[in-house]
Amino acid sequence: MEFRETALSGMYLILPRVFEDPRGFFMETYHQAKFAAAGIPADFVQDNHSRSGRGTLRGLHYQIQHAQGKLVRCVRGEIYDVGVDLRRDSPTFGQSVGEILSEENKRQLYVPPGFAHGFCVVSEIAEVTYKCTDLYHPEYERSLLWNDPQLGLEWPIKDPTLSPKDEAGILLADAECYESSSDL
Ligand SMILES: Cc1cn([C@H]2C[C@H](O)[C@@H](COP(=O)(O)OP(=O)(O)O[C@H]3O[C@@H](C)C(=O)[C@@H](O)[C@H]3O)O2)c(=O)[nH]c1=O
Repeated sequence: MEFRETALSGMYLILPRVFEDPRGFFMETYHQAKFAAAGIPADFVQDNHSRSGRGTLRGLHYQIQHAQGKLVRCVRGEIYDVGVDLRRDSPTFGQSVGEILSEENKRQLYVPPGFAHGFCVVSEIAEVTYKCTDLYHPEYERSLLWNDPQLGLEWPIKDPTLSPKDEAGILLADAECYESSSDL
């Protein structure tokens, strides 16, 4: 397992060690001690799984209380996965990092608490699983507008299929963010 910290502190791209043999393959996807040694002391309490069709965009989601860190993996197909830093005291506030995660490359992204998260589907179908460090609290959930010009995100698709909640996403300029990283 190789951990590469991205340009946003606390957000990591994780490359697996894949053991192939005549049966198929084996890989570790989460190992508490290895994650902790890499600086990700994440305690996961909820696992999610979604399936989406080509052109779907989910996000950019975050919870203003009960902020969630997410360990994201695409187990079928291919997605472009994005984290946006919403920590006001961070030197990279408002900046984002995106990575291709796919069934084939088996990469994972760890998006820490204090970030908004979203992805779009670039294959016919994509199934995404992710572990979360806090539970779902819909009353605290917010959606940041996926195409807010201030974010300058370069999504690899046009005219995405969105949920009504994400159609009505808010601009970063109007968004409730995280005032202090030490509260996360
Ligand atoms: C996120 C979530 C949704 N739900 C329900 C609520 C709703 O009826 C249905 C679909 O919810 P949503 O439209 O919010 O699903 P979705 O747009 O896939 O939301 C997810 O998007 C990605 C990008 C994330 O980062 C996740 O944290 C989560 O916000 O599932 C739960 O029961 N538990 C959950 O944890």
